[in-house]
Amino acid sequence: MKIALIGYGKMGQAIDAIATAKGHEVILRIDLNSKHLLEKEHLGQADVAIEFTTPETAYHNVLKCFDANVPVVCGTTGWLDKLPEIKAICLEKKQAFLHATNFSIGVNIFFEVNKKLAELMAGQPQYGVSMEEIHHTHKKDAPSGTALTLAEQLMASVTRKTSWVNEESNQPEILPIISKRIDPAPGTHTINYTSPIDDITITHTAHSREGFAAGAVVAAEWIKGKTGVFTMRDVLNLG
Ligand SMILES: NC(=O)C1=CN([C@@H]2O[C@H](COP(=O)(O)OP(=O)(O)OC[C@H]3O[C@@H](n4cnc5c(N)ncnc54)[C@H](OP(=O)(O)O)[C@@H]3O)[C@@H](O)[C@H]2O)C=CC1
Ligand SMILES: O=C(O)C1=N[C@H](C(=O)O)C[C@H](O)C1
Repeated sequence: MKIALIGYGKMGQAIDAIATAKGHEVILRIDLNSKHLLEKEHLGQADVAIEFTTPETAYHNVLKCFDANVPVVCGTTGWLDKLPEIKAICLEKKQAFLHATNFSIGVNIFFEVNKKLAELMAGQPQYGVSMEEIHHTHKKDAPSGTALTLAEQLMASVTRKTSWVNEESNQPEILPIISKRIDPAPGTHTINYTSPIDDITITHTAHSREGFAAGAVVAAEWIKGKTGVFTMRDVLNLG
């Protein structure tokens, strides 16, 4: 499979290593200095594009992929507000788009555990809830995209929490999400339920970027030749 890597930072390079080892051909490696290569003439030669850049640039990069008729797997976080619009454009233009706040298989299983635990906690108001995410100091967005997915899932069931804040809070209707930036943490997410009697804590800890990169390559293999808007639940057949 011919892959265009849009964004050649920490994730782009980790994906390159895994894709190449699996026998794929990386035909484009695009960073800020080479963004002219996003033109149809170059991009159009790829079977799939994998986009990991910045919250400010992801939207336009994905549009460039649509213009070049190239399916795009996107992991960039911090631009959630524009996702509904890009999904609508994808469907209208009959293109293919898969966004995930986290591509690791472990986190996608953790998402399912989070949903189940939240369902069980829905009728247990004695438990307070909070979340913590820890990442390296180069991370641009806070809370992390993964933390926001976890918060959305949690609040869908634990309806006593109606919104989140990115700081400590004791207000009963608020879900506090604490963001810590400590090198070299690749990504740790914890959800705490605490009551006067006991605590339940679930944590996912990434030991490296390998899981994110491997999941993105699996998603790229899966989306090749398809049209539509997809998630990692489709790729992993989680129902
Ligand atoms: N969904 C997931 O599983 C994961 C998501 N992420 C997310 O992925 C994104 C990237 O993370 P990471 O690789 O660590 O970040 P880096 O800062 O290491 O890399 C970002 C890359 O994007 C390039 N870039 C910036 N602007 C453009 C542009 N206009 N066109 C093309 N390339 C551009 C940068 O180029 P230059 O070097 O020239 O500045 C750099 O190569 C973040 O949003 C992060 O949160 C990260 C890990 C996992
Ligand atoms: O920027 C990162 O590094 C990561 N970003 C993603 C996020 O915002 O959740 C996924 C992972 O946690 C690493």
